[in-house]
Amino acid sequence: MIDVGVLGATGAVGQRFVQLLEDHPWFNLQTLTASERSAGKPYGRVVNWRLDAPYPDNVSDIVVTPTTVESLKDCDLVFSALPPEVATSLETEIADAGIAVCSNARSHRMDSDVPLVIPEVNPDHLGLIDVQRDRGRDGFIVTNPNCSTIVFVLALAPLRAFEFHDAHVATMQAISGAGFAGIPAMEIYDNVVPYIGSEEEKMETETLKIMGKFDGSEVKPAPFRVSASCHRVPVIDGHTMAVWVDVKEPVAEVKKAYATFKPPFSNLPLQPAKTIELFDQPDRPQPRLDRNRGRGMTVSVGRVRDGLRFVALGHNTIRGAAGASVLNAELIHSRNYL
Ligand SMILES: NC(=O)C1=CN([C@@H]2O[C@H](COP(=O)(O)OP(=O)(O)OC[C@H]3O[C@@H](n4cnc5c(N)ncnc54)[C@H](OP(=O)(O)O)[C@@H]3O)[C@@H](O)[C@H]2O)C=CC1
Ligand SMILES: N[C@@H](CC(=O)OP(=O)(O)O)C(=O)O
Repeated sequence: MIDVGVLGATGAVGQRFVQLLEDHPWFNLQTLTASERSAGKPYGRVVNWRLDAPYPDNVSDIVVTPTTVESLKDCDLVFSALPPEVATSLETEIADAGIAVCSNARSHRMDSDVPLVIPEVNPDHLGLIDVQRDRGRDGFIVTNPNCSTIVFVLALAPLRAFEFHDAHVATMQAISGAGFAGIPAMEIYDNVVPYIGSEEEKMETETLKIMGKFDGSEVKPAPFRVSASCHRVPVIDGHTMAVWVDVKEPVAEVKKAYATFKPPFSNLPLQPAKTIELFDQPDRPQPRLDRNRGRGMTVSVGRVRDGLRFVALGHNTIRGAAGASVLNAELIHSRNYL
């Protein structure tokens, strides 16, 4: 078993990590960190559990530690759900101290030697771990993309079989994406907010890094253009998005590409039976009905029409955050990087 910790374990994404790591066959959850506000107290006393999944009792007595390198000395790997302001320096320190970091935070995603990985799309980018090691780092940082970007890129991945130059996306993002304290009820109830700070820029840049080519030393961004418009909607979990891509192939060919899409691995504990669920019904996918498919790890695609136009949906705190990081760690372990 690999000894692991969760950084920022009391937050929206941290709680998802705790949920997904309960009874994990490869990872033994033994350290939980948070801010000084929570440190020194048992997790069961400081966490305000808000997930629609049962609270895992086996973590109640773990005493929350402050987020320092010293408190992680028994961990081989940590999952980071820290706010970006603290993740930037802490994740660097932790990786330099010889610990593997799988991070959700945006801080290091675009660093040239840090892999930004979706296992089904660009597993070869893990080669950047060797680039970090070659420059003398004992541990490493691997990141997963922004929650909307993950859903978008998984929906684009089967289209790599065709030629395209332009992708446009309009998101409808759940409020859990803003964290527990993120958006007041008075702002989002009976409303749509057509702005999520720096989300559009992240979708437009991260997509090209993930779908870019790794040449053994660096990633060359993919050559197509992405244009994003991001909106907050009154949904608890599940980011939905309308997508337009200039693929010219007939819809039947595109649907075949979705229906036959398979990941380049078959043995990771959190991988869903289906990476992509393709719908033919005219009114699917919908967040309430489809976000928990494949334990929250399946991306749903529907309304595939000429143009090419379609709708994609994924669970933002599972496939878009904690689940993405755990799947990355499983890939990393299966490729003997730990
Ligand atoms: N929510 C989502 O869908 C997604 C979030 N992310 C990213 O994941 C990260 C976490 O987001 P989220 O869970 O929503 O945030 P929350 O605000 O819900 O949780 C933040 C966590 O970090 C801890 N923390 C806060 N300040 C410090 C500090 N100075 N030192 C150590 N720990 C600290 C908090 O501990 P305490 O309880 O003690 O304050 C808490 O555990 C962010 O980087 C976010 O951008 C990424 C993708 C999607
Ligand atoms: N901004 C995302 C959540 C998030 O924290 O994204 P990032 O990890 O890229 O900062 C949302 O609002 O739904």
